[in-house]
Amino acid sequence: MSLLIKGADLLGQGRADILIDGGRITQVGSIHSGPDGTQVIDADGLVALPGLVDLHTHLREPGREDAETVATGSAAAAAGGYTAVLAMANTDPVTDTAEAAEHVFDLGRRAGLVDVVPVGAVSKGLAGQELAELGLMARSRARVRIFSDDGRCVHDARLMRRALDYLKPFGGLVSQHAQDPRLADANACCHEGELSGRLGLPGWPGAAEEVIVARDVMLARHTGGRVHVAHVSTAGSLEVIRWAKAAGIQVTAEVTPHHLLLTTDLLTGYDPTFKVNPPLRPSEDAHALREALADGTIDVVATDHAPHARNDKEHAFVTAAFGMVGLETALPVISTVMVREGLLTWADVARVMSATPARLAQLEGQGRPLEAGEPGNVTLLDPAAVHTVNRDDSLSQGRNNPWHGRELTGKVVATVLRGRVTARDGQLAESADEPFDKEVSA
Ligand SMILES: NC(=O)N[C@@H](CC(=O)O)C(=O)O
Repeated sequence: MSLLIKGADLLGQGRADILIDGGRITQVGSIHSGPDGTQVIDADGLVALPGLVDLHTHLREPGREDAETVATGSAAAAAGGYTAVLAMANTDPVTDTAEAAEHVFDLGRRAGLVDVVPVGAVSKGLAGQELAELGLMARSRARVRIFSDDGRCVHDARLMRRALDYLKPFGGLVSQHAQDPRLADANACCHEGELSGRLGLPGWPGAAEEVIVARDVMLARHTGGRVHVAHVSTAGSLEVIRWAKAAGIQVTAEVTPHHLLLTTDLLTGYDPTFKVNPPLRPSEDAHALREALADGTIDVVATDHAPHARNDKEHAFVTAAFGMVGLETALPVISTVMVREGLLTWADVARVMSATPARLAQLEGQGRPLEAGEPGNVTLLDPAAVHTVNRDDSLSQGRNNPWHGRELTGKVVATVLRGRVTARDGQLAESADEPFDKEVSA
C-alpha cells in the first residue's frame, strides 16, 4: 500500500508532495499520482514534521493496567503525532532485566501503533542500591540505550558514577530524575515558596533539583559518560547546564510542555490534577525554561505522560499521586507557547521533538528528515486550528489532564508510521487495524 501526502508545508522548503511506498519515502516534490490504489491525504495548509519521538512516557504495563496499557498509551501517542515512545521503567515488575525489557518491547510491537522502546532501570527494583542488568538490557532485542530510575533519583553518587562508566561502550545515557531525597522528603508535594506556606502544603525547593544536576555534570566530566536531565524545571538547573555544555561536558536536558507554561499558582484550588513531579514552579522558572528551549540549552521536549487511575489521583492534594497526561497535547502546547510566540520555528520543533530524541535513544529509523530513502514516519499538523481541550476526548485511560478546558492553537491531523496512517483527527485510523508486518531498517 502506498500513501501520497499532497501539498504539505515542508519545514520552510515550501509546499511539496510526499510519496511513501513500502514503508519508505520514495519521492518528495511535485507528484501527480502514486501507483494504483495509493491512499491520498490532502495536506493543504498542513505542516509536515518527521514523526515525533517521546523520550519520557509512562505506559504503566505491566502492573498498573488500570491506569494505562501499552495499547492505550500507544493509541494516545499516535493521536498526539508520535511514531516512537520511550517507556519508563517504573512498572511492576520494574524494567530492570533483559526479559522485562523485551516484554515491554513485544507488547509495543503487538499494539503496532508506535515504536515502543523500553527505558531500563539504573538500579535493581529502582531501589538505588545495586546496578540493574544494564549490559544485558543494552544487548537484548529491545536495544535499551536510555536508563533511568525515573520517579526516583539515583542519589548514590557511587552508583551514578558506575552507571555512567558502564554505559560508555554503548553510548547509552542515564536520564536522571534530579531530586535530592533529603531535600524533598516523603510528604513534600509542591514547590517550596511563599505560596506553599500560605496554602499549608509541604514543599521542596528548586535547590533539591539543582544540587543533583550540579553533581551529575561533574560525574559526567569525571567519567566521560553522558547524563541527561529529565524534566528540568528550574532556572538554577539551567545555569548549571549552560556552564556544563560550555565546558564540553556531555549533558543534555529535556523539558515538559507543562513546565513551560503551567505555574505553581495553579495550586490555589488544591486541584490534584496539578500535582506533578517535579512540581510546577513560579513563572520566572517557566520563562527561563522557554528561553532555554529557544536558545538550545534544552535539547528535547518530552511529555512525562503519567496517567493515573482515578482512585490514585482523586485524593486530597497531599495524598494524591504525582503526574499528568500529556501525549495528545504536547504538540499543540508547543505550537501555542513556542511557535506562535516566535520562539521556535517548525524546523526547531522537528529537532527538539523528533531528531534529537531519536538520536539520544539511538533509534535509527526515527527522527529522520522527510527525504527520499528515509522511513515514512510523518506527522501532519494544522497550525491554525484552534481547539479547546476536553480530557474525555483522550485515547489514554488517564483523565488527569492539566490542559482540560484550555484553548490551544495547532492540531495533529494525521500520524503516519512507516507509510501506514495510524491516527486521524485524534482517533485511531481504520488502517491502524490492518495487519502490518513491514519492517524497515535504517
Ligand atoms: N512525573 C510524575 O509526576 N510522576 C511519574 C513519576 C515521577 O516522576 O514521580 C509517574 O510515574 O507517575
